Amino acid sequence: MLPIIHFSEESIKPGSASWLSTSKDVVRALEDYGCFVATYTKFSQELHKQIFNESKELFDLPTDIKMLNTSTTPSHGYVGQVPLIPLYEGLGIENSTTREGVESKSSLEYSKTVAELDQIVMSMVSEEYGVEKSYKSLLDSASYLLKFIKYRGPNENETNLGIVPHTDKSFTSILHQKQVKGLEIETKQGEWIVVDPSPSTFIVMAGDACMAWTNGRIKPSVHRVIMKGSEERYSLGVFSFIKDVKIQVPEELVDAQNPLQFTPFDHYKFIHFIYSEEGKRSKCPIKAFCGV
Ligand SMILES: O=C(O)CCC(=O)C(=O)O
Ligand SMILES: [Fe+2]
Repeated sequence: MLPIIHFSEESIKPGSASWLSTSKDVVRALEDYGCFVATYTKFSQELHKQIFNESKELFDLPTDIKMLNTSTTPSHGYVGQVPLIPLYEGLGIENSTTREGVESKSSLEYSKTVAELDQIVMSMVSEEYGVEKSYKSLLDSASYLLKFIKYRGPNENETNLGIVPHTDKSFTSILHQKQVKGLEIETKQGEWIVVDPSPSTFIVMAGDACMAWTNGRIKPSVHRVIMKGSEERYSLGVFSFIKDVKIQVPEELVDAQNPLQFTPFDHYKFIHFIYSEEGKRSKCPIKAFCGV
């Protein structure tokens, strides 16, 4: 089972005893699994219902309308009807924590709430590592992508692979599932853990960019989606990306035992690299892109 961490009223008070012990749990979980399951006191069941209602309304739109949702960044707009993963559809909303980025009230509220959880988690990590200053500069340049995701059930003789095993290209990712199982996370021992959906839990994950920033201390978890039944599955992702400033390993994380592993890099150039021929061929694109 994945570690479960509760972000209660008490544990989100910076400096409290509960904050400090939760911070240690967060770092341990991220170092061991690259992810963990979280509950967050500020997330309501009402918002859970609203955001998934909205998701259904969006996916019920005709495909040609959904395709109008484009982005200059690969995979940040509408993705669907991809031959390798025919069950998958994703609709991305960039800058989802700002009013310009989103039109709907629940998308904005959902993104802001989940982004808050993300910032609590990463503040804890940065305190534990003694790299608050570096994190602060990244946070000032963070941008969130809200992704609505839907998988239809497979037809007979069709693949049941919802999404291929991968690590996220983000700095951090926070996933949320609706009732239907499917998300699986690979442990360091190579076992796949099925993450049970719950209306009150999130999966907090480190992305490739977080591995580079922490000089390899936190590795992103490999995950996939397998569709077992015929019922359609809805999930959501809130992904953080760093815009305009380069991500750089803080000097506090480099010493004789931990030599520098990554050179400063532009996060969005990295995303474009992944979709290039060289990036597609690479086993570990972040190392190929900016590894020392
Ligand atoms: O649908 C899920 O639970 C996972 C989605 C995912 O891994 C992604 O969009 O990167
Ligand atoms: Fe993912």
